[in-house]
Amino acid sequence: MSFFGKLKNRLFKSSSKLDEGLDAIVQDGGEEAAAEVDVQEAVAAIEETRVEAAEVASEPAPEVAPEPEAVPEPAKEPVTDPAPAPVVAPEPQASEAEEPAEVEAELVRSSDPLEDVVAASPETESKPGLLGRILGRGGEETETRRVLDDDMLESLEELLIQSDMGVDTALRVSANIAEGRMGKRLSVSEIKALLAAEVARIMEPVAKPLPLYPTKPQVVLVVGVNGSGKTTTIGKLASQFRAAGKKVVIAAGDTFRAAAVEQLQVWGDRAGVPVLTAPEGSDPASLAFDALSKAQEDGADLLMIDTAGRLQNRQDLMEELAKIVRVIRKKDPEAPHNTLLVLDATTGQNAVTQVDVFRKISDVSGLVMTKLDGTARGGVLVSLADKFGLPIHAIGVGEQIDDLAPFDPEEFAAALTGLEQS
Ligand SMILES: Nc1nc2c(ncn2[C@@H]2O[C@H](COP(=O)(O)OP(=O)(O)OP(=O)(O)O)[C@@H](O)[C@H]2O)c(=O)[nH]1
Repeated sequence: MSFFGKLKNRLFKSSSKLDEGLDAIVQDGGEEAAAEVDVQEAVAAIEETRVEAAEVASEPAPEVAPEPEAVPEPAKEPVTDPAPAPVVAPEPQASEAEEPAEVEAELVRSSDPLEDVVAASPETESKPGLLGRILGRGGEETETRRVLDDDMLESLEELLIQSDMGVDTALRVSANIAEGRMGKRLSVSEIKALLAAEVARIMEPVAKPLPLYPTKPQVVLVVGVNGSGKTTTIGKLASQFRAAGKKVVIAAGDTFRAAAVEQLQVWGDRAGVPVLTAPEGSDPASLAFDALSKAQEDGADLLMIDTAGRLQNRQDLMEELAKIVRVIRKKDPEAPHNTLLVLDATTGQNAVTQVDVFRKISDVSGLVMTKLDGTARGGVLVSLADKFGLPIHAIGVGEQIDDLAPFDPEEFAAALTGLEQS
């Protein structure tokens, strides 16, 4: 099964919620009618603005930090269970001195895990978009269609709010769908296509792989509330970076809970990556300092530091994170190079609050959204992208080591809205 198919299956709860809602809206007062809106044209127009946005986003950043390096070629085979679509890490990319500092680690996947894992080109706009391909099949002429009026628009807004898109985003998306289409008859599949195109447009600017720097070791601080999936995500990322030829070290910085350390050790073993630990209750900043020293001595490429997630004691957590940063900066003034916030999609709009809070207590540079499989709350990603514009580096779609996917806005939008691919 293609990766899109898997993602769609895993986002089934989100898409079926939208599906059922849209069905109910259109059936309510709808009747068999021919198409009145050229959805292909509308989606093509939205895609065009997306491509423009993507081009602007991919322009080199002006400020120059460390120089980029050539990133090793991804492993040709997944390290573990070959069945799931693998997300492998960095894309090989030669550098030139005057190129921007940052090399984006292209988290790529194979549509068929048995095929070679081919690094995706960042210029995704050069191939026809997924939505375009889906719509290119030609639609059914007569479907149940309902005239788009204020009542229907309101129902659509409500449905999107219920899907965790957040009020502001839901209103904006509905308004964009309605623009120029009031009084026209729309079918469920037409609304889905327009919705998917709008979602993809919002998500495009935030779909950015974890940036890789030539700095060795690159320090990645991982933050998030307890249970959000930090440990699992660190394990998955470690496995993928290792598969791409990177030397990785993990620091078990949640010294407050022995179980958290043990769990991280299990993930480290799975990924084949060393995990540095300290006794329960010891100072996480001191562990982080030792881990950075070790990573430097060993010539590691990446150091991932797990942290505690006790948000209920926000002041303590803030001080703990600030101390970790202060202490590791004694060894590397630029560290941490990334601060990843791990969020649990099943918490819906609560994830928005978490971003707000963690941005206040740490310098969040990007997001990983976990547990998108089996939740009906996938819409929260749209809300996060629209509200904060923080990069979404990857999405967690299961509990296995390979269940971390790069974030692809079109696939996500199509899966979220339940668009059918032939
Ligand atoms: N279905 C699903 N489960 C996930 C995913 N990511 C993590 N989990 C599960 O979520 C639970 C919590 O994950 P952890 O990685 O332990 O979360 P944590 O943030 O480290 O939590 P603490 O150790 O309590 O700080 C575990 O049961 C994981 O298996 C995902 O993408 N999908």
